[in-house]
Amino acid sequence: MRFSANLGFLFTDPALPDAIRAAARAGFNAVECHFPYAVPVAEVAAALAETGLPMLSLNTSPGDRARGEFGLAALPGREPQARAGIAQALDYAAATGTGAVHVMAGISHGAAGAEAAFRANLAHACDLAAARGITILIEPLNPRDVPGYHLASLDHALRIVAALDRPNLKILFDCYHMQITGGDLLTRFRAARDRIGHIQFAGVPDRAEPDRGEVDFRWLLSEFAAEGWTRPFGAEYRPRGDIAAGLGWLSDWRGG
Ligand SMILES: O=C(O)C(=O)[C@@H](O)CO
Ligand SMILES: [Mg+2]
Repeated sequence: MRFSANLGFLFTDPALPDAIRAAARAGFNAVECHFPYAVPVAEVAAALAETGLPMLSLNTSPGDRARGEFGLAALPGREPQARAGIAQALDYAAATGTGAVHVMAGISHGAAGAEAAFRANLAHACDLAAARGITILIEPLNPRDVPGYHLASLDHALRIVAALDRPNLKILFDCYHMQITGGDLLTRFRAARDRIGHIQFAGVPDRAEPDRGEVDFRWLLSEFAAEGWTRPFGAEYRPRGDIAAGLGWLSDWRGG
C-alpha cells in the first residue's frame, strides 16, 4: 500500500520544497499539491529529485479566491484565463515530472453555457496534455463544502469522460466527497474503475485523519487494492492537531 501526501493540506508550514522533504521523512511514497505556482519550479524539481518522491498531481489556478473563485474552466466568458491556467499547470507539471493536472471546474451555479465551456476547455487541455504524456483529472466536489461548484457528482463526471472520450481524461475519486454525495464507495468505485485516475481520502465528516469517522479506510483501501489499484492513495486531510502525532494511521499501515 503506497500513500501520497497532499501538500495542500499536509505540511503546509514549510515552503513547498521543504514540505516535500518532510513528507519523505514521514514515510510517504509520493506527494501531490494544489497550487504550487508561487514557488520556483526548479526548487520543487530539486526537492523531488533529492527525495526520490514523484509528484502525482497539481491543480490549475483557482482564479481569484478573494472573489470566491475556485477554478475557471466551467465559467463561460473566462476561456482565456482558464486556458492560460491550463498552460501554466502543464508547464509546471512537465518541469516537475508530474503525471496529472486537475483542471478545476469552478463555481458556475449552473450558469447557461457552463457545461459547454467546461467540455471545450477540457478537450483543449487533453490535447495539450497528451502531447506531453500528462493525464487530465476532473474532481467532483461535494456541494456542502463548495456550494455551486460545477462538478458536484460522480455521475456528472462519468458523463463528461464518456462524451469527450479522451484516453488521458480521468476522474479524481476523492472518497471524502464521494461519501458525502452518496456513499456506497466500493460499488461506485468498481463501476467507475476504468475512468478513475487518482484516489484521495480523508476522515468523514470532519475531513481530518482517516482513522475515525463513518468510513473504515483500512477496509476500503484494501478492497480497492484487491480490485487491482496499485497507485498511491492521496491523503488529503486537515490534521486535527500536530501532523506527526496524527500519523498513526500511516504507521499502522506500515505494520507499526
Ligand atoms: O478539495 C479537494 O478535494 C481537492 O482535491 C482540491 O484539489 C481542490 O479541488
Ligand atoms: Mg480532493
